[in-house]
Amino acid sequence: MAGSKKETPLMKQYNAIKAKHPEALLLFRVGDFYETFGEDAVKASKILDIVLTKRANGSASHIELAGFPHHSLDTYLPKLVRAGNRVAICDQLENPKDVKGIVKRGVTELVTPGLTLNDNVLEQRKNNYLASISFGKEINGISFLDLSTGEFMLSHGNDDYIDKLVQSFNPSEIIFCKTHKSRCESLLGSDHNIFCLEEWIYGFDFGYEKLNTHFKTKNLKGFGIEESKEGIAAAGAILYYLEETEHKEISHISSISRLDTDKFVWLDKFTIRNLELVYPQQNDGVPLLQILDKTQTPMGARLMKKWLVLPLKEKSIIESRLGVVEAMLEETDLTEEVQNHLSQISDIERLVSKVAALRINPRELLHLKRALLHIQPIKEQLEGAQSDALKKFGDRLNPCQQLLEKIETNLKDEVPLNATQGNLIKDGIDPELDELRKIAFSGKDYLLQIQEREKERTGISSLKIAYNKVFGYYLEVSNAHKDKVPAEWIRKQTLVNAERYITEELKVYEEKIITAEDKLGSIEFNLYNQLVTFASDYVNEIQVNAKCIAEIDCLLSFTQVAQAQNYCRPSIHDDNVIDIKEGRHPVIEAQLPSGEPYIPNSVMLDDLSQQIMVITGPNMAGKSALLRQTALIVLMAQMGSFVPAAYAKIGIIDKVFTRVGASDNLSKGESTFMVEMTETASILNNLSDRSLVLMDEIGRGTSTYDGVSIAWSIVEHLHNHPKYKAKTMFATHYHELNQIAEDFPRVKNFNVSVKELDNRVIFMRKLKEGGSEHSFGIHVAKMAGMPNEVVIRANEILSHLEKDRIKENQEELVSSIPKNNFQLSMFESDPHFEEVLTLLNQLDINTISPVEALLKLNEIKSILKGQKSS
Ligand SMILES: Nc1ncnc2c1ncn2[C@@H]1O[C@H](COP(=O)(O)OP(=O)(O)OP(=O)(O)O)[C@@H](O)[C@H]1O
Repeated sequence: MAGSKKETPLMKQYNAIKAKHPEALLLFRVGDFYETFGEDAVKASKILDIVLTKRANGSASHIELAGFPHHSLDTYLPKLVRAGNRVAICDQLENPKDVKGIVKRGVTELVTPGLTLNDNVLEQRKNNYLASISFGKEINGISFLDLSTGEFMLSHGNDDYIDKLVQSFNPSEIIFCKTHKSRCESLLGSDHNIFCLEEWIYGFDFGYEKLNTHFKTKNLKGFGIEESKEGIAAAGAILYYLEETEHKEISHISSISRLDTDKFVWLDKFTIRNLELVYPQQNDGVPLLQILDKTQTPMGARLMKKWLVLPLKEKSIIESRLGVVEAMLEETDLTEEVQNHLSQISDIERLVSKVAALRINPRELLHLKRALLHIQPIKEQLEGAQSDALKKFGDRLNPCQQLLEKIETNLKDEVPLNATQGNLIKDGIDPELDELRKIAFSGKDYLLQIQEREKERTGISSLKIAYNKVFGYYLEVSNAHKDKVPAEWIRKQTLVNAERYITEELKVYEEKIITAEDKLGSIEFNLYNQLVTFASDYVNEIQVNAKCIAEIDCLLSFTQVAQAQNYCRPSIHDDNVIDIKEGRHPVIEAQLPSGEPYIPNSVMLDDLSQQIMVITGPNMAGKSALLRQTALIVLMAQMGSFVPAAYAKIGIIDKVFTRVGASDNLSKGESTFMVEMTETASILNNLSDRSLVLMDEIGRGTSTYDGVSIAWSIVEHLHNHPKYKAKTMFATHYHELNQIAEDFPRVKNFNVSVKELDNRVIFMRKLKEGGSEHSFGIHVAKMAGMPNEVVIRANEILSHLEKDRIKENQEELVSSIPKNNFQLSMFESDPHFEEVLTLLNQLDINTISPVEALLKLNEIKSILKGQKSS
């Protein structure tokens, strides 16, 4: 863009404003249009598919231009923001009628992907979070804000933790200090909308003061966040960012809470993805959310997503959710009534944020009223319930009676979208308004009377009174009647066929009407704003209602699913046991063609006799489904939902880890063997006593011997861990692993049974005790439609190999697997014992890489082989 030569005054003003927001796409209001210039215009024309033209810019050559009518802002703005742009909306700050020369303009809002109140940018059933990260040496701070609901949280933790939270909350935008750009990208990838701020904005003192100023507090103890120094720095930066983006009316952000990880089950990002809690892994997949989410309100839908990624660890809260579901299942009439009302409650959480921001339009205020009307009947229903748990919800609801009455008495039942359009406030509220309405209305009526009177007086039958902007009301006389015009009429305009006149009387009335209409508009606007200010006193009450309605909605959703799918109430325990009888997979079950049953299976895990289940079985047998259903049942129970089982005793779990062997998600192109091993290492380094570990085909990304060795040593490690007895399900088709159970008391073998019939495999899907003998891989190949000669040849080769193995190798193969220290006594007498021991002692388990470990394993193997030959 040329800027140095002489520019037009308008472009000069544009350039000055653009210079203040160089990162944003500037929508510059000119008359009835929003215009974009220069590079912004090129970008906007592409995204919005609007015409790109050129505009003369004084002597400073030409500049690209693309614009759209101002009333289409709601259509175009979301497209720009969704394309990842920050959009600065620059409005005219004065009425052009009142100014000579250039109108004052300024940016009234900077919309960014993470900061918007615009319904077209927001997704109703999803939160729209802005995340702020304050990177530290080891501990980082993180804060999330949903401006559209006022939800504000902070926390702190290491890189893994930040990564996991970002995955769980899926923010639309992430801000952080500019010095950490590469660190942020290497931790979180480059798919996010990011924005960098100056370093000083991430200072703790700055953040602490910002938060105290905003909440009008002296310290932050009341919020329970005082200890989270890094979190405070991150949250403070959010408040700064709000100011910078012209979001100044933010009283709905009335509190900040600590996202307390101790309260929730730890799910690493791989687990959230692999268990398909919220999003499916494949486009046509179905996540658990889709099964459990029958919520009616946007607040409920948003809360449901949070409940899914943040299952609880606190028994009392889980029990209270389960108690409500049980009560709802019993009091069916009541829940049906409540459900009917819920379906008519719109997004009061977001509407009330707009009240606080003083940006609610008349139609939205009506929606808020209509939604609030349903609070009272829900409250009455719940207060009349048998169950105390339901009664408590009733107590929490506040029907906001006074606010309802105020809106009801003031606001008309049909209102325009915009408060400046008038016709909003009912008659009888303001005497001046009533008086002016009479004048405006009867004034127009009077003009008609003048028209009729003058027609009669002058005999001009075609006489009519009309209005134009240039000279207001006038009398129009066609040329045929020109000679009948009275002398006192003043001629204003001559047309081809007619002449236009004004009179003294007309001017007096015109003045009266115009002043009345102008005044009317401003009185109505003021009265409307007073109404919004009145409503803003109810922000907290409505926020509490919104939270309560969201919870009721989620619990009702659980109730509906429990009833429809025949789920049972899990019994939650402090014992370290998971005992599921006849468990089912909630998602697969719901998708089976009707009439096809899901075969239920029982699973028991504890820390005394059955800590590790090694589950063998052929491909397609149902091993993965069993592993996943166990985790889903545990997590659903800890969300407070009933579960797909005949009985479930759930000893509270604090961490769930899942790893899927490399080839299971090769399609994603990310599962090299190395990744699989790194991820497995991270499980082994983060275990706890109440962890649930699911390993599916770990080790299959390498050669069979390597695979078996790794799988074997992982199972041993989990069994012999000095501190934790993590409950583990280990699915594999290396049936060689069944041998482990003989040496380790808490390892038990199971297999998902299949039947061989006429050289075919029939999947029974039933979990049985004991190992399995072979893999049935060739049968599956046959089922997959492999050419017959390939299947026959594969069978030939297999029987040849199996014969050989049985003859010489198999015994040796299994027995040659090195035993670990759990069995040291067995070979303490061995001449190679000292050598192996020294080698093991030199190893630093915490720093060794998987590949080095494999090499060492190989070395140990060779030493032991030497022992055999000696
Ligand atoms: N208990 C069950 N009842 C009915 N259908 C089932 C059951 N378990 C699994 N299935 C069906 O069988 C299919 C294969 O199951 P799954 O993926 O768990 O097998 P797998 O043993 O893990 O196989 P692979 O080793 O090839 O991954 C599932 O997609 C599901 O549709």
